[in-house]
Amino acid sequence: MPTRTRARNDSDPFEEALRPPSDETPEQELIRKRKETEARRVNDAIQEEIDRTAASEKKLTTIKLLVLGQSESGKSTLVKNFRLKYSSREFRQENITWRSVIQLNVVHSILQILDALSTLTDRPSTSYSPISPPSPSSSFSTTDTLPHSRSNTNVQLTNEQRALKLRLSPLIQVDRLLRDRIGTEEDQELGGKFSEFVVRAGSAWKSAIHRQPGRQIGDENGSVDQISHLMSMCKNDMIQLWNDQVIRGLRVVRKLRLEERSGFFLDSLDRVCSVGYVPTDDDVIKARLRTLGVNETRFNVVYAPGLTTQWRVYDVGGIKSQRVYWASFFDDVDCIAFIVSIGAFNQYLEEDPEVNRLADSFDIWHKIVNAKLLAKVHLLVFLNKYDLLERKLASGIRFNKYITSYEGRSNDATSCTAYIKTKLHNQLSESKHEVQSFICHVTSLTNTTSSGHILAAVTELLVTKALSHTQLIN
Ligand SMILES: Nc1nc2c(ncn2[C@@H]2O[C@H](COP(=O)(O)OP(=O)(O)OP(=O)(O)O)[C@@H](O)[C@H]2O)c(=O)[nH]1
Ligand SMILES: [Mg+2]
Repeated sequence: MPTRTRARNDSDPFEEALRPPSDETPEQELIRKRKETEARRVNDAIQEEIDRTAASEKKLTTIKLLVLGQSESGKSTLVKNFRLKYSSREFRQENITWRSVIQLNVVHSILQILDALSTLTDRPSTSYSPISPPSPSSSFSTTDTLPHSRSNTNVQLTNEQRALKLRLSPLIQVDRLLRDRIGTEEDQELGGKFSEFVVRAGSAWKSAIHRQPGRQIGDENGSVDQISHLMSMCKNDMIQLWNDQVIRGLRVVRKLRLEERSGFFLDSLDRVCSVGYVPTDDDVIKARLRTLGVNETRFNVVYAPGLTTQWRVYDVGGIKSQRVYWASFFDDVDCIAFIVSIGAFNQYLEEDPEVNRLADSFDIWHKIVNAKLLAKVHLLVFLNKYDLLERKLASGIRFNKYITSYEGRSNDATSCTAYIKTKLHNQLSESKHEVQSFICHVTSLTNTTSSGHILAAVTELLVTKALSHTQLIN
């Protein structure tokens, strides 16, 4: 019949499929309606999430931060602190890959001490020769020149020290294995037997470590990584070497500065050289790996629900020859973080031993504030390594011996820091360019707790400025 035919043709197949069966009971109808309500609720929630994401993506502002400063000032340490705070899951996933770097930091320090031992008169003796150990309050040298009483000719190795040296010789092999595993390069510029190892930016050393887990040594209790095995075998001897008072005296004389960089781990040898060692967050923050090239790190900072900023942080190499690459970033960044190692006031550049490190920082700062391209950036200064400044001044090192313009002012960390800050501020005021803003913080970036608070304040401020600029907030 025509009517029935039309009805069948006009009907929507979807509607037909969804139409309740004609013999539906009241209970089935109730269940069906409940399911429909639940499906609608889920659907609405999904739609809401899609709308929220779309809205937040619209509000995703990118903040580009360039980190500058001389080598060893703490640039990479700042970036690691950022990652720990804002990208902690990814940061922690990588902790295990830093183990090889930390092991290399340890081995590098120990080999430096052994090398210093080799310079001693190599005559057998059963007792320690007179060499004064460092003052118990400090491991820093307060002298610039070698005092005669500490010269090498006055020192003899004991038989025990000789045996120690021999027992630690497998570390030479460990050093080679670790360098292969990480893929380090020789430092072309600094050269030298114990120059720091470097890894070029973009070399993907972390994934390379995952790809080649290293040789495993097996026994009935399972297998262990060969490097960890060798390090744990040498552990007690390394501890003995590090705690030897005579050798400590020698370290001071040779100004190995171990406590200030790769030597961080020498007070934790028992833990760090154990077979199952997994680096903690603090260990990763302290691990030293010189930067060569430019590393880009990205993370998001959620400012408020639906208001996210994407950060792109550029970490550059700070050694003099690397500084030529800095300028290419200048016109494209919103903010520059300049790191000054105030704890290095009594040190000289490794690549230019005539140049005092703090004077070098003032020089870099002068160039930054006078660069025309920087007129529109926010300037952020971190007066870093405050912990070292405090320790050095407390040990009797005089600030005005290195920074003569400081004259007769008080030799305490607060006054010295205030002086440095004023100097930087004056340099900025003398510049003919105006910057967007200038913020200065005193930091000890190896202390993750205090750094975390500072970074929170800094990001909040910069995000507010960036977003008010884009008119997303007032
Ligand atoms: N004691 C102390 N050590 C610090 C501090 N900040 C960084 N360091 C250590 O100083 C060393 C150098 O830090 P890096 O962050 O690698 O220095 P960098 O500026 O990136 O150096 P380059 O890559 O050579 O340009 C590392 O061993 C850090 O752990 C600090 O506030 N106090
Ligand atoms: Mg670096």
